[in-house]
Amino acid sequence: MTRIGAVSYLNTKPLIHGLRDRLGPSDSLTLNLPSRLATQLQAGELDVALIPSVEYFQGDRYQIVSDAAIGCRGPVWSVRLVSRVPVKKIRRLALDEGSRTSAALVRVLLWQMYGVRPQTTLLSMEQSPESADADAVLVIGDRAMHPERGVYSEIWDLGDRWCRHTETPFVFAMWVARPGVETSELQQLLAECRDEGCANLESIAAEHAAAHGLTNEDLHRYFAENLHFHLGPAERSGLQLFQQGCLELGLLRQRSGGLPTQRLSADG
Ligand SMILES: C=C(O[C@@H]1C=C(C(=O)O)C=C[C@H]1O)C(=O)O
Repeated sequence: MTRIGAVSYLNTKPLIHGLRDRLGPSDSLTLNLPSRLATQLQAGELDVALIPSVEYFQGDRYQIVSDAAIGCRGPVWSVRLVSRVPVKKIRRLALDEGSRTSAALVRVLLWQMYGVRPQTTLLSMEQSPESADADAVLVIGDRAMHPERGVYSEIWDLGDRWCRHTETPFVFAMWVARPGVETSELQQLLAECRDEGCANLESIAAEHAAAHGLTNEDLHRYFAENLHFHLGPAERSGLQLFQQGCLELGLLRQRSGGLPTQRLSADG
């Protein structure tokens, strides 16, 4: 029996294409916000989950299960910082409740680019970005894919900013198992679902676009041009830089084992 958790946003549809049908009768697949998946994996309520990459850095003996991942090599579209003031002047920052990785990424970028270290608050799923009591708001996922309703001084696409700042790709989420979970079959299964998903992006886009107020073409472009679903050597370099940035800012919980960077380069 394997309990699998995947992100409930559109970005995950190509990764879980046909997955439910290929699981055994006692396996399960549930969908949730990335932040909640991380909590569930840590609590042992899931065995394998598509968790925010920053959570992998801090997990105790977590293993990366697959080279299928959610990343980008330029603008990602669905991860945005909307700021009412020039970004250098942000003092209060509201962070999307669904996020862990982008919540750290925005702080790393603000620090490294401008020496800015704002106070943070949470933006709940029920709250709209324009109603937040903050200078700037981080929004991710499906709700970040529509034109903003507020009036903003600057809007950042965080994928674009990271890739230009570091000249490395960015990885938002990875398939990770908790210790002791047998993952050899899953490794192949998750890669096969990703490959089939990537071979069927047009039909996946057509299936989901209208319900999310998007055109088929726009959603197809998001899958094909904004998102990158492979974790390769360049992505691992990006992850290491991101991890360093998080460590420098003290954003990671203490781990008991060796440096996570060693694990990153040793895995797969
Ligand atoms: C590109 C995205 O990647 C996501 C961002 C995550 C995060 O910020 O923690 C986690 C999983 C991904 O769903 C997005 O949600 O728009």
